Amino acid sequence: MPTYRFLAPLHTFKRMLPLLWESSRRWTLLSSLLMLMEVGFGLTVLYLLKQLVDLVTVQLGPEAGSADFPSILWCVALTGACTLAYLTSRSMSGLAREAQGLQVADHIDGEIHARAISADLAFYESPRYFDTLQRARESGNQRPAQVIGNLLMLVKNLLMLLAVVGLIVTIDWRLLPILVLAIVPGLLVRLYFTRHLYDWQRRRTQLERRAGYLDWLMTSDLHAKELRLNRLGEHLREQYAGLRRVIRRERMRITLRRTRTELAVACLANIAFFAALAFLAWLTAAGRNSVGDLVLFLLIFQRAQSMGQELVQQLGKLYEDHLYVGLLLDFLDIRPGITDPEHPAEAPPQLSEGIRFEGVSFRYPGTDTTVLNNIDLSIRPGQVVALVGANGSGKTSLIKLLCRLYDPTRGHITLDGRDIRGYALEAYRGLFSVTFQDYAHYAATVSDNIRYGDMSVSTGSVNIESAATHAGAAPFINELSKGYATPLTRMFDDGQELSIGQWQKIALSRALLRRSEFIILDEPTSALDPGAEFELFENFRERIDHRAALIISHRLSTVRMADYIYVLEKGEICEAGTHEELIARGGIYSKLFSQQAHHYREVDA
Ligand SMILES: Nc1ncnc2c1ncn2[C@@H]1O[C@H](COP(=O)(O)OP(=O)(O)OP(=O)(O)O)[C@@H](O)[C@H]1O
Repeated sequence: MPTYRFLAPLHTFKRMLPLLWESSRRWTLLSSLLMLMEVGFGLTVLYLLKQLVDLVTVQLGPEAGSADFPSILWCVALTGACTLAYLTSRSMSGLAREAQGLQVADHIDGEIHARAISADLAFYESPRYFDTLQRARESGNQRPAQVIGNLLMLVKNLLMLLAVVGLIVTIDWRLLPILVLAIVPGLLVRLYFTRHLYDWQRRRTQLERRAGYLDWLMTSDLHAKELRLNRLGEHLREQYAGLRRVIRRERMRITLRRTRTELAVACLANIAFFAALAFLAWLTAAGRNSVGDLVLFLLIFQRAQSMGQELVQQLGKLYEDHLYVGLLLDFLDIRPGITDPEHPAEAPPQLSEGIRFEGVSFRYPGTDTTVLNNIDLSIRPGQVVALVGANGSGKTSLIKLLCRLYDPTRGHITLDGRDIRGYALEAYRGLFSVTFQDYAHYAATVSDNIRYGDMSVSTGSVNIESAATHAGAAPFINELSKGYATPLTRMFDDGQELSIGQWQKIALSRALLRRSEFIILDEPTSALDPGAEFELFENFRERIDHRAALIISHRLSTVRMADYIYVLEKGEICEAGTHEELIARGGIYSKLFSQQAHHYREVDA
């Protein structure tokens, strides 16, 4: 729709102004005021210049006798003073713009982070999310602040240009089309290439992201071991260089075309200027114009031309601002789909029935594979439930649904008989302490790494040590150089690195810290030695204070102590019961259990 496209920049700026106002009210006002002063003084200087030329022209004319040197001197002094004021307000407004820009940039970063931390998990599975994030980042967090500056500069240049055009018309109106010829083609070229570059940048976002990923692979410590042992480094370097080559070539092609066109346009503008000069010189020589007019023309035509060029640049920048701020706004428009209901129910203070899955099915957004099918399952208060199943059978996906990181595609999950979508999201999620398989390693102190499980606990709280004791982490923490204050990273000074099993115990401590209703442990002992695993599950119920728990484990020796066991196969529950019931049944569970037990017996023998 052409009308809409034409109005689109206005729409973008309208949406952006409240953002600016919110983030730096004082600096926005001050920088706008200083800019207005800059415009005012700039125009006054132009006016005084015209007065000066008029006064000098009078001196050269037939009434030369009535010399008015004091007026000329006053005029020069006033022009000088206004120029000084103009320069001062220009520097001050630059300063205010810088301060405003920094403040707005931090505010925008804060907004980006706010959207990122509340976005649905589903966003992370869509390349569109990463593209939008990358574009928002590329668009520059200072850009919204620049818009006000660019708008005011545009107004300033427009007013000054109009004043200069007025002066030129007083010399000869026929100079006007020449001025237009010197300015307008430049404007069109600028707008065309701004759009062209923007379109190209949008197209190559994924390419840039791919290059960024390779860069991260080569420089991060996460895969440094494999990179060296598999001699992957050179291969990645080549891949990276290849991608950068493509990006560089495409970019250079555009720059080359742009330079060529801009040069042609600049030549045209110069030809226009010299043609105008020749025309005026001819008029002056023929006595149809005064020498003063020629001087004035020389003084202001090039100024008008450079103002025109600035105007063109400003328009180009504003257009660019509209395009790139649009990318930022795209990201800020992200709203989570999993949200609070309109009238959330209070979470029950004392659970009676617990959690129930009723005919729950699930597909990840954007995919057509059903990963969970018609699941019926319950976890009663105080009950320890185990989930067993082969890789990819849907165990972790079930936990994600339970914690409402996703909503089921079909069926219901209830808490004490009420659909979990009826509770306030944060209060509901607060019922669970979870350790995922890919638990986090925070580059922070031991104490903080545990405390991140419950931010209401203070750094020095005894609860942190007690959680570490229950998770079996206390002995090795006490041997660290600074105990609980040891930073767990080698990225910063004084840090120490842990073994994978020790990290897992820290993650377990984090889950045990919070007094939540349910504890969920996804493969909690995958990296623990058998002794540590045995210790953890020996008196597991006391360790978790007799709360309800859901445990996923491939080690059936761990699972047998659960009150109830569900066996998942290809997203469906194929068996359920106590350990004894499942063994007696002689199904998958019983087969898996005897396979594992057989290994142990072989070792024993
Ligand atoms: N984020 C995702 N987007 C799309 N599909 C996914 C996603 N995560 C998992 N899947 C798919 O869902 C299925 C179940 O995965 P899930 O992680 O729940 O299995 P699991 O039983 O926990 O496996 P494992 O024992 O290996 O941890 C798999 O086929 C997997 O490919």
